[in-house]
Amino acid sequence: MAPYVPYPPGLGKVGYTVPEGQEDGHELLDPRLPLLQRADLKDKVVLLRVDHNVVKKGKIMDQYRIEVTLATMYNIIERGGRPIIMTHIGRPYDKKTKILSVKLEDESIEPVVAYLQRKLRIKFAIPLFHVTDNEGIQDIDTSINWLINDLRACKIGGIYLPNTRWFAGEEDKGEKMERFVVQLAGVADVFVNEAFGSWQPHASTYYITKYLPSYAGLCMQSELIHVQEILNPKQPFLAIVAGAKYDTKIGPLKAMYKKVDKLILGGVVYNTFLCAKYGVKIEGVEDSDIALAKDLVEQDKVEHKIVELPFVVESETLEARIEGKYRTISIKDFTPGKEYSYIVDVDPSSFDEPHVVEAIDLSKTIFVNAVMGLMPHFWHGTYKMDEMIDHNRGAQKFFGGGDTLQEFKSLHPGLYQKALESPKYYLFTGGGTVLKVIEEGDPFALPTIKALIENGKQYGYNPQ
Ligand SMILES: Nc1ncnc2c1ncn2[C@@H]1O[C@H](COP(=O)(O)OP(=O)(O)OP(=O)(O)O)[C@@H](O)[C@H]1O
Ligand SMILES: O=C(O)[C@H](O)COP(=O)(O)O
Repeated sequence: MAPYVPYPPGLGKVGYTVPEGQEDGHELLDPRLPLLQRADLKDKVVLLRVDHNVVKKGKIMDQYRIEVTLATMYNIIERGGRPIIMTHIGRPYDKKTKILSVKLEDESIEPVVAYLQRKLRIKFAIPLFHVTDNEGIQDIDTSINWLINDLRACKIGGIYLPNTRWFAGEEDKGEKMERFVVQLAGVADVFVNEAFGSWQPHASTYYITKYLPSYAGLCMQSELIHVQEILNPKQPFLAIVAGAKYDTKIGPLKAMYKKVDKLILGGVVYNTFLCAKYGVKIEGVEDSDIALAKDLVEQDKVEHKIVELPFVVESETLEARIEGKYRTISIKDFTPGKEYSYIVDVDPSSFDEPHVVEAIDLSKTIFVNAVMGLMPHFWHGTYKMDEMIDHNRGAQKFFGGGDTLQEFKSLHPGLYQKALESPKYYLFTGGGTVLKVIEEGDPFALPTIKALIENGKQYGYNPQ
């Protein structure tokens, strides 16, 4: 049977809940993208990939990325679908050592499930699978069928799979991935991707679309619409990129460089840039990463878009902020070969420098994927940055990224609440994904979105 619901005569095209023409920005969606609203969900088991990557050391840091998926969950259940939900938490697979560490206490989905149960007052079951040391979970075993029977019989409200990155097949490209993805497809009838933040082509975000009729969820649609405001920004356009995920961000950052009028860097990204530009050595920054930043340095010698933050904080330890063991240093003192301990933050005074104030104040669009310092101890640079950005009342401000939103919320709760309501702010669930969209030049060219469009072709999705 066709996996799509025909548009009922007299109702809007995607008229299940909101009449045609009234969906915000709907015309900005690629018409080939299969939408959740068009999926036939009645009595179907729906495999829902979300980005609930909100747990650190066993605790939920910020519920935002859970909250924004509730509409899709409601939509699925209300239309007769039975949900199996899955997300990744953290990065359990170490690409360098090739070890997959299952940290049961730290990176389990249990806190998310507890939150959902409290919030929705429905029961979720978490299946238990065998874990192999250093290699994670090899298989979804058939014991899950008991839970699926309960799910179909409405004895439970949903199933929540363990952290997708605990499965050996999730990030694999070969046989393990094939096995995992076929097992995943075997438990459901339909796949819905709601995980804008998870653009990396893994089994649960990408390869799964080869096997099940697949659709974009409601939050995914909203993010794909709003990210187009960054693709076509009002100028001057300032991007502030910091944080820790250097390996997946350095490529897209180079594309971002071409798009912006000004770029401010912080975190590990800035440390690496400083090593590449000034020839200094900073503890924890690897030579292979510095090599990747060299192009950016060369490009900036010509275009001068990077607004350097002149004062940074050096610390002898990453564990804590210990009096006498950290200090503010000036990049003016950098000379080739000089060695520094960890650089863990930008000093807030950097944001008082006239060239930095000017770059922020004159911008009409500001994109922020930035935690400036190592949390939780070195928050001062991020605190000041958020204040300075808000000071520019006229600019359209886009914050994106799990940690970026979480720190914004915890450092400035009032401002964060204001941002949730203000038309001058938009909060994206993924920061790296926005960078990736800029690199691709098109949100519908993200690997995960291309896969949904391909799937629509395969199953004969017809937007008319
Ligand atoms: N100088 C630094 N050294 C080490 N870690 C840092 C430093 N500055 C920031 N960080 C860490 O970076 C992390 C945030 O980076 P990350 O790249 O994950 O951002 P994000 O906002 O979650 O974006 P995304 O959604 O793309 O993952 C924080 O946990 C913070 O502690
Ligand atoms: O927090 C995020 O940015 C998303 O959950 C994606 O995580 P990843 O960069 O580890 O894929």
